[in-house]
Amino acid sequence: MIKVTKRTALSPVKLNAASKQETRGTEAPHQDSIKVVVRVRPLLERETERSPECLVDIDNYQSIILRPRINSPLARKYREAQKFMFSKCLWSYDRRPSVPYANQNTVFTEVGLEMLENTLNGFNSCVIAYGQTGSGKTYTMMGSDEEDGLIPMVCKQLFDRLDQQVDTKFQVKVSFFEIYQENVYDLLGSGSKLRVRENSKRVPFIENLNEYSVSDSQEIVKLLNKGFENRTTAETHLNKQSSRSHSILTVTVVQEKFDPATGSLVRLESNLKLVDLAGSEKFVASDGLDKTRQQEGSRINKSLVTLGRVLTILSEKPNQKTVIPYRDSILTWLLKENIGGNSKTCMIACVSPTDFDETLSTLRFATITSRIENQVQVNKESQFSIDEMVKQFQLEKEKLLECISELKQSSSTNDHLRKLENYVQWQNDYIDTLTFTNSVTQKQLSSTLRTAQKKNVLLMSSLVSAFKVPESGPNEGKDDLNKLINKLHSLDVISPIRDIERDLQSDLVMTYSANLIDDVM
Ligand SMILES: Nc1ncnc2c1ncn2[C@@H]1O[C@H](COP(=O)(O)OP(=O)(O)OP(=O)(O)O)[C@@H](O)[C@H]1O
Repeated sequence: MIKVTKRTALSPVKLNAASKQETRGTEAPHQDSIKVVVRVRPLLERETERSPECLVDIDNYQSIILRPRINSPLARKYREAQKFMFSKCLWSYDRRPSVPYANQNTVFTEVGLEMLENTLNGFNSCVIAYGQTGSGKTYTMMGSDEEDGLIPMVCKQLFDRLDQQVDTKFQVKVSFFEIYQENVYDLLGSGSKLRVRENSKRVPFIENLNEYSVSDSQEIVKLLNKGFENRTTAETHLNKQSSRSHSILTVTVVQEKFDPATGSLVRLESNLKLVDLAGSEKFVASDGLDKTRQQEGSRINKSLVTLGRVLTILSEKPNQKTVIPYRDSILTWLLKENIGGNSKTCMIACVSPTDFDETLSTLRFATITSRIENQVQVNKESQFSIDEMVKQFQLEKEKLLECISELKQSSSTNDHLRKLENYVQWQNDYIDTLTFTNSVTQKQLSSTLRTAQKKNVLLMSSLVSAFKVPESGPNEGKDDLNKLINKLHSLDVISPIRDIERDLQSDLVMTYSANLIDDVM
């Protein structure tokens, strides 16, 4: 179900599906490792009272060192400190002079900006916050009353970036759901249970999930806050407000722009998933948890264990025949594409500075994840070139003319007929304008390129003769001169001129196309 809260800026030209020149993912897929960033949280108020020992340290922002508590039984098992390497280690434990403190802005700069860029370039992208309960996942993703987290920052920046792209039409859609005890609930809907299904290409989707079109950052933040309020949380022994569910916010971005290089309208569609997982946790009967908390805990653990199993298989470079148990949990099923498919994915592994067991387990989990390579490609469709559009309109016009003549013969001179005739008239004008636009741009491009080429040849020959090396005479300096001539030959004088031409052509066609598209709609 799609709910449109506001008419959006995007109004694509309607073409027959059959005539669409679809070239989805025209660029070949490439391998892209899942990026892993670790964040160490500060001590919490109740922890400071006990002044526990800090067990972690970071070294050159890429490695994190974990050592067991002095004199603990584990100190015998793990005699030496454990060292792990990741894309980035962010230190939010304390403000010490030797290590820069990572605040919410740092997380945005290190993770958010890149994911935003990927999304705008047409790649599916995903950020997953993983870690034990109370390690700072929700703080990192959503933020606090005082400071925005990654999700609101990304959502706000997204519209700033889209607004800057003056030659692009865009549409942004948002959905937000949680997985609680292996069931899916719409955080922006009535709260009823939803079913997960698979389409014909075996891509899972959630039936009847609300998807909202949003046209500015305030709308998206409003939805985000509404969904966040609906999320299932409870107090646990480790966190006053613990998320008892996995939440997934999906932002889908559709962009349409004219590509002067191919003379076609290009459509990019990508989605950005922002995932805040429920915390992994150990619990024992003596924790005194009630039945609901225990059941929640075991379901959370079950889905995280499945996630771990899937990630382990994927990290071992499976072949086509390997069965990957995505469907063993709703979480892995719905994240299938992001952990083993077409998605640029980043995991933020959140760790507590004082818990050896859980931090070790998170860092091992993160290490496995960092070995996974996804196959990513731009989700791009070259929709229609001007030539294609002209051809299509001509075909349609012929059919309509036939229709009109039949209607005339049947003497039904009604409104319908008049509308058809008006439409054919409009088509004639449209075809003329498209043909004109195409010929002007083609002509302009080729004539300027020809001039540029001529200039290039002249330039080359005058440079070569200026540096001409005498056939006879001393050899001194001959090699240097020859090198210089070769260098001049390899100089690309055409490219910068081509760039200027491309801009010129783009401006011209965009103006025409924009006006025409508005007229048609
Ligand atoms: N980098 C940080 N700076 C300041 N406070 C933090 C930071 N990270 C976490 N906290 C605080 O630690 C507490 C626990 O964090 P949070 O609720 O984000 O943990 P969580 O991993 O989402 O836990 P759960 O899995 O139980 O939901 C919160 O009070 C939060 O404000």
